[in-house]
Amino acid sequence: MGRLASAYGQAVAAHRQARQRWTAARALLDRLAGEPVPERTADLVARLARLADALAAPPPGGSDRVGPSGPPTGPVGASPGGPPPGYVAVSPGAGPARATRTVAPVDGPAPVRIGEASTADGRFPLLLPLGAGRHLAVDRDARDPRVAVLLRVLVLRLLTTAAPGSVRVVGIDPAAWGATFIPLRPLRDAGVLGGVATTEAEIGALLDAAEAHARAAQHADPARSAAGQPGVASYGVGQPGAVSGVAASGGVGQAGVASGGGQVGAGEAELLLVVAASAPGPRELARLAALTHAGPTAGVCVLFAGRAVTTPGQAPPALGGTTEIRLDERYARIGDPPGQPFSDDGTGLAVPVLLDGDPPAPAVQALADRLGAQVRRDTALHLADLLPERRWTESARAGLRTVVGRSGRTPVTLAFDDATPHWLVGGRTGAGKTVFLLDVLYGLAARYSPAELQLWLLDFKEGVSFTEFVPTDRDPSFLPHARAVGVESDREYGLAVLRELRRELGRRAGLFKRHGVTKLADLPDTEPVPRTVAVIDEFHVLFAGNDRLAREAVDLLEELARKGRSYGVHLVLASQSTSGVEALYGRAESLFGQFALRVALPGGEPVLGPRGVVGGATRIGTAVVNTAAGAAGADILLRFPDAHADARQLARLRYELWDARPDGTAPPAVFRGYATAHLEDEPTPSAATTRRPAVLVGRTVDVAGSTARCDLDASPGRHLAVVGTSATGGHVLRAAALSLAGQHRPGEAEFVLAPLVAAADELADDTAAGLKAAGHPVTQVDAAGLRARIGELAAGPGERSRTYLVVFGVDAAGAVLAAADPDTYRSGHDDLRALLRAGPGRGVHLLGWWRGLRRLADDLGGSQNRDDVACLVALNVPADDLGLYLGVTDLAWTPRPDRALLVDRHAQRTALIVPFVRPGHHPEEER
Ligand SMILES: Nc1ncnc2c1ncn2[C@@H]1O[C@H](COP(=O)(O)OP(=O)(O)OP(=O)(O)O)[C@@H](O)[C@H]1O
Repeated sequence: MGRLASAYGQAVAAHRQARQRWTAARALLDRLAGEPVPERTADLVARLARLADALAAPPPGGSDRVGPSGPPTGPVGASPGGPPPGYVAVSPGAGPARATRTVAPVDGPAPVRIGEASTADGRFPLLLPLGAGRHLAVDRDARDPRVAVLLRVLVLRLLTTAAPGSVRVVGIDPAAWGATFIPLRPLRDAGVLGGVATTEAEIGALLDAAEAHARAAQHADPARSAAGQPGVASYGVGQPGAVSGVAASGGVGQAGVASGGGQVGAGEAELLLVVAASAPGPRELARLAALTHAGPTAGVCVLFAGRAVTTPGQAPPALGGTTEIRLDERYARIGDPPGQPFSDDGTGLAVPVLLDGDPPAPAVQALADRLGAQVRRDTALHLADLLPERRWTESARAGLRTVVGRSGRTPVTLAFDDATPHWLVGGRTGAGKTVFLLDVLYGLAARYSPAELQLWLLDFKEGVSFTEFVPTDRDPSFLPHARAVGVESDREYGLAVLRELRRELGRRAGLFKRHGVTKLADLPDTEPVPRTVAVIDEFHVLFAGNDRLAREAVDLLEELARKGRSYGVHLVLASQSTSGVEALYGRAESLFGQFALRVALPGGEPVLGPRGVVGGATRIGTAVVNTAAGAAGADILLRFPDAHADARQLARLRYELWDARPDGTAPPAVFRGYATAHLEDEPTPSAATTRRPAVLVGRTVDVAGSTARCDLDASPGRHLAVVGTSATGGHVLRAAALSLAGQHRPGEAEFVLAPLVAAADELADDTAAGLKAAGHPVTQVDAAGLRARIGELAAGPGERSRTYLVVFGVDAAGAVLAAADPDTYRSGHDDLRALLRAGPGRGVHLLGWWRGLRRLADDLGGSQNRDDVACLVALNVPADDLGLYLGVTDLAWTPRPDRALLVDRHAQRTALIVPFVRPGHHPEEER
């Protein structure tokens, strides 16, 4: 009896409650619709449906609707009391470019449709509040397909409702490796959907970014934070300049906004939609939960699926401002939205809800197209945005600063100063590295005069990175700040640049000592010293080979990085990857530790360090910038303009800077790795200025591009041996002989030419013609003739004060030279060896091309006599053979077309050279 009474009592209470709800629902509908509410439930449901449909109608002009979306109201259901005033709207855009697609005047959560509430008398759409401190949690995770669909629906509807560019989405999905988000791929391509974190490290990085975003948003809007009212916070809209990762004044190191997800925009109040498709680990879960408590001004909205499968044995963390959804076999059971409950007693919506189906792919694509286009329009950047109003007005005393792009709408200024003396830039090929570097270089060059700034530009790859800064036949302009430019550089050239920079450090150290200062900024005005920025693109090439050269390069870079800060020498190292470099003799840390500023272009996340980076910069023209050596939480998402897109303006600027160059500014020293070298282009010494003749054999691969020469003084052994099968050998010999022509007065020197191999006939003729034209007697001999002249010259001086034996293919004379004279028993080799020692003292020098090192050694009587031919130009001779011949271990030499190693044994000098060839000859085409 008692049980019956209790059940009756409960039924009465439930009935009363139902009446109350009914009354409340009618009152709400009364207020919203302004007309009397029907008595019949079916009519009421129909009214609710109409109302919700109207509220969820697409914004004016919106044809890309993906389904009913958020109208300006709170949750629609049987909510007592109705929505409070102001509890309306996705906020309107701030600027004209962000014309709102929504209608309400007051900021607040967006009511977003999730499905249809199902009653015995029909259905009506169910809308729930999201954003402005309102979140949503589902008990199951997205491995349940209904949950995955729900998350996608919510993402799409929020994006559809919000102003373009005002919502960014990042995902967490450790349980399904991001599968939930695959159908949203077009949104990712449009730059709206950021990375999806699946590993613990990635999730940690994403949460770092989200927390930094929340902090920055709160910081940006203290008034609103203080108000702390749901319904008053903006999430949708750009508030230009609200937050800056790096202050426009150049306060590098004050990174305020993170974007580990690479998608957390800074610079404007933007809603970050964190969609957790499955539960992360307990620590990350606690951080996710904390975000739901951050309040409406934090600009974060969490959609959290998998709430019930979180921490076994532990109560899941409490969520703030969250509407909870439970799924049963068929329906979703909706809890009370915080602040606007459906029920009085916390039981939530009284009726079950059928969730909506997946948005169709064309709708996703259409939305992505619209948002992508709008975002691009809104955020278009031009080179002009990076340039100062007036040129060359800034002082480099305390550092260099330039605007490199924007974060959100705020200009981002990066610096070379004490805090960020060196920069590390990473990005896969085609990611925009060159363009970013050009932006930086033009930005700097427009701000600082050549007296304040010097540039050293080094590029190892095939391409055109810095070619626009050097004069050419067609365009004589150059960047007056550029001191040295290397295009398609050799590693040896890179090393030469680093050595030169170290010399510069030494010079500056001396200057500092003289003035008793320790910093560039403390030098007196009378000693102006420009800051030097050395940009090395594809710097990892320096370390390829793991050889002596690589080790020296590491030493030099480390020293430059360590000391450069005080001496005003700044490095920018750019690369497709630093992974090879990381293992660098265990020195990576000490080297890269000095590079406080990191720029990760698409694919360049490794420069941010080992921590996980979610998504990073995904679009060309964007980069994650970190001013704290990659530390988590200090990322800024940067957009930078395509300098090349403004080609005309770029050219104008370059000409403007070139025109303004101070008198006497020399063009930069240029090394073009692809260019052949010609004697005809070099200044050759004249007879008037020559004390002792020297053969010129090529251009040294050094910063100055100096002429490679070998002095032919009177010491025994001052001869030249060109060695290698490469046809370039004949060309080097030709150049060597012709270079002597101008160093002697006409008729003063005799040239004996011995073309002993067919490959050299034409070159020998050409040489003879050139020498004759200079007025010198030339005789051409064959092997027998050569043998005879060697015999004569070994016995006594020639008729002239100088005699040059120029032998094309000495090895072809091997048999003749080996034969002994039947009377004297002397072989040609005996005479040759005597001549090599005594000849120089009598003005006789041999210039010979041997096609093999063994033949040379044989002719000398063994490699122990190698000093008898002191100058060697090694062409395609393997390093091991050459090292053996020279008695040198660890010889840094890689034979390749159009390069040679010049060794002067007397001077103990080894240098990489670009050998001289006759114009029109291309060594790389030799087969
Ligand atoms: N900010 C940008 N906006 C639009 N397009 C860009 C931007 N930056 C670069 N691009 C485009 O991307 C392409 C590649 O750029 P860039 O040459 O700078 O790449 P890279 O990283 O230097 O490539 P690689 O290493 O292969 O030379 C170019 O066509 C360029 O126009």
